[in-house]
Amino acid sequence: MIVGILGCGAIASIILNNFLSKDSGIDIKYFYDHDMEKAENLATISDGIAVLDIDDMIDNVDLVLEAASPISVEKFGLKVLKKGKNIIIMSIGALMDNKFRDRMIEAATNNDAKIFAPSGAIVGLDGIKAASIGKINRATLTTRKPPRSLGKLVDEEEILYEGKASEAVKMFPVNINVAAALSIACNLDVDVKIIVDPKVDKNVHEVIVEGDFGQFKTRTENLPCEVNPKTSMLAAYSAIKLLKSLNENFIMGT
Ligand SMILES: NC(=O)C1=CN([C@@H]2O[C@H](COP(=O)(O)OP(=O)(O)OC[C@H]3O[C@@H](n4cnc5c(N)ncnc54)[C@H](O)[C@@H]3O)[C@@H](O)[C@H]2O)C=CC1
Ligand SMILES: O=C([O-])CC(=O)C(=O)O
Repeated sequence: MIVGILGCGAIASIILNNFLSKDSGIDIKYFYDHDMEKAENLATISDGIAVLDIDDMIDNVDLVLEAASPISVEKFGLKVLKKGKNIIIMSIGALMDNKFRDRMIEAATNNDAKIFAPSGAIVGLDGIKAASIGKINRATLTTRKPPRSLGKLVDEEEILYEGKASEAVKMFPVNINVAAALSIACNLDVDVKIIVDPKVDKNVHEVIVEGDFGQFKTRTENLPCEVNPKTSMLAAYSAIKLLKSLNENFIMGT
């Protein structure tokens, strides 16, 4: 499988490192970033190809892995799918807009392509997928991040946001994609609280879901990526695992 990466930052670097010199059947070959130097850096490490024009990447790959921004999904997502190529989307916040999500799904359906949205930095999506067979009544997300992850300077914990996921992804587009993942999986606009807390050094996500199945609560204490503390290591790992699973014959979990 030939893969192209859209967005050559923290997540892309971790993914690439995991696939270097391993015979996985997955060839991460093309790199695109609006900062060409970043694309060139990753291309150099992996003996790949940095492209100036994203079409030169899309035309030559089986799958595009987006790790850039919600805006990049809006800009290039339909183009990828209309060319019949699969896409893995990290910036899931872009898919909170129901109309855009429907257009993406329609493009995928009409062009025999697939959209993959990894579980990212939260745990519990496996359970939510199973739970969604029944009715899900309520879901909440409380995200607690250190000041450097949220670009804030505070001495005491502070609630930065309390409200629905649909607004949260607009106000914090590169910090709360997990709220979109949760909402889409639950088919609810979930209640979100974002707290900046100088007492924590991890990105902590607590999820509570209630429905016909009963109730569960998950808590993830994520180590932030060194180069981009907004982003948790687990998010990059989830994309790596998803990519690998596309070539596997045994699928574990929902
Ligand atoms: N689903 C999840 O659980 C998570 C999702 N994310 C999201 O994944 C994305 C990537 O995260 P990181 O690698 O940490 O970000 P990063 O900031 O380290 O890297 C993003 C790269 O994409 C490039 N880029 C941004 N917009 C672009 C555009 N419109 N066209 C071309 N290149 C563009 C930037 O120049 C940068 O090199 C972000 O949107 C982030 O919010 C991050 C963590 C968890
Ligand atoms: O990586 C994380 O902890 C969560 C995050 O940034 C996001 O959901 O956008």
